Amino acid sequence: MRVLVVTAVPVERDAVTRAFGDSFGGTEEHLSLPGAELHRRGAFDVLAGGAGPAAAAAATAFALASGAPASSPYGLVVSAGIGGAFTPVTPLGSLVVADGIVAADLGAETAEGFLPVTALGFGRDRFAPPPALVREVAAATGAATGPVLTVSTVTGTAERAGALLAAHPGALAEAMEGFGVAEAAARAGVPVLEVRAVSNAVGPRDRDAWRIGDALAALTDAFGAAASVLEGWNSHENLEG
Ligand SMILES: O=C(O)c1cccc(C(=O)CC[C@H]2O[C@@H](n3cnc4c(=O)[nH]cnc43)[C@H](O)[C@@H]2O)c1
Repeated sequence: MRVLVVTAVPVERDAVTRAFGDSFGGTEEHLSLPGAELHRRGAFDVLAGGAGPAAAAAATAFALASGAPASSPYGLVVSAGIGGAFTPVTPLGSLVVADGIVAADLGAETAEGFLPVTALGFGRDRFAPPPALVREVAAATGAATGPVLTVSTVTGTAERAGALLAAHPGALAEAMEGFGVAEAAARAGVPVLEVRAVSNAVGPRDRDAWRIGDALAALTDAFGAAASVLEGWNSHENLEG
């Protein structure tokens, strides 16, 4: 089954494709799509769609519409990259697999707190990846599972981190693309997953404390460990998922 993996930036894309280097053999094909270059290794198509949910949704939609060969359509979309963690349970360099992909700041601010867009009577504010796939990928990679928030602004204060956790109790991590990727995948009828390698703690901004290299290495290891689960995933055989 063909898998589309969408990252934000090229170094994340390359961290993912590196996982498929030796075991997959052959060469990496590069295909030009509107707005992004798709890197193909075996059953995996990986692209850097840009930072933020809008760029991610646009890039994912173009790839879903025109990236796969007719004989081998996409059966799964994965939003992947580095992310910030809310809890010490997910330390720097560890992994999170989302059991919910949540649009954390899509809605309205009120005197009583945040109202999700669904409370305003339209849209949606979360997607649920197939539970069995979440379990299998977490087991293969040693990842923690929990909600991953999609934000348009990287959290930079303890106050904002607290407000996000109050609005989304149990959130493990935040990043900027998952919900956009999920929205495009849902419209194409393709299941979605989000995998994040922790590069920093969510809270007061301290860019020097980000461990991007460790997180990118963890991302490579994760895709190496999960490749067969992802490629072998069949949503029709996993009706629960
Ligand atoms: O400076 C670099 O070398 C570098 C290498 C890889 C990625 C970056 C980014 O800044 C990517 C931003 C990307 O990362 C996600 N991210 C990571 N931590 C957080 C966070 O605490 N809150 C929100 N997003 C985070 C996010 O998905 C961005 O697209 C730099």
